Amino acid sequence: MDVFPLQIPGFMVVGTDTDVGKTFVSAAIARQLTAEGVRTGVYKPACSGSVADESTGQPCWQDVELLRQAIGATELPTERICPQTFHAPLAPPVAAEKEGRQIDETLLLEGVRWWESQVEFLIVEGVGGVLCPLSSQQLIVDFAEKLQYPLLIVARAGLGTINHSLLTIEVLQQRGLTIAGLILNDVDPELSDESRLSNAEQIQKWTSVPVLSFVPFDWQSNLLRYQTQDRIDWRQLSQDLL
Ligand SMILES: Nc1ncnc2c1ncn2[C@@H]1O[C@H](COP(=O)(O)OP(=O)(O)OP(=O)(O)O)[C@@H](O)[C@H]1O
Ligand SMILES: C[C@H](N)[C@H](N)CCCCCC(=O)O
Ligand SMILES: [Mg+2]
Repeated sequence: MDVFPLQIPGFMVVGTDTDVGKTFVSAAIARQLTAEGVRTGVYKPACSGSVADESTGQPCWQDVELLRQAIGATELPTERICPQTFHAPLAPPVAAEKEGRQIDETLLLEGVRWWESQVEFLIVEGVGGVLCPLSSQQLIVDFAEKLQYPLLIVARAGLGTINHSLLTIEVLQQRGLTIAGLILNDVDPELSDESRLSNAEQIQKWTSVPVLSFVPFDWQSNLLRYQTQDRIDWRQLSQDLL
């Protein structure tokens, strides 16, 4: 596998599934770094599933809009954040095919390299879970392997997450990738789902990958470190993993 290391530090935010909160978490981290004065970039190699813009009615991609807002780059063209966008809410190569297109493999990497000369720190969001196809040639985990960024895994808090989290960790470890930690996100709080109270402890029993944070439902602030509730120093964390 060819690697494609960048000259700037960053994280790749991957998920145990689609809709687990990768964008929510990526945006929170990018917002915090930007507020701390760190010139921060955001990138998503491909994005599928457009929605109509509320004011113009034109198609737009919510992930791109939220990532753009997080770094306050209102004028930045969509292509800089995500060079390949597709309308259907399907895995990117499937969505591309519906439009008679194909994922451009070169652009996936060229798009991320552009940020190198622009910012000090980069947050890259994955697509779906780690074994989601990114193109007809590669899965998200293959792209992660090329990028060589430490990984933040976002997992949905709730029943089933122990299995999804451990499966994801196992796949990433088999590839020899560096995992910075797991973030449990209370994306859809079912008050009756008492498993959320023990998810972190259980995951911690079976893996040495740290649960970095538990993000409460509708949390609008910086992510806090699990248990201590301390501020997370994202730059320091990425340095510690070098
Ligand atoms: N902690 C949270 N509290 C409330 N809502 C949340 C939280 N995290 C995520 N959400 C909401 O859940 C939905 C899915 O989150 P998000 O879009 O971040 O998932 P994703 O993993 O990025 O999905 P995709 O695979 O499409 O990129 C969104 O509507 C988002 O606003
Ligand atoms: C449309 C959706 N929100 C994502 N952008 C794409 C998720 C693809 C998941 C494919 C799969 O693993 O089955
Ligand atoms: Mg997303």
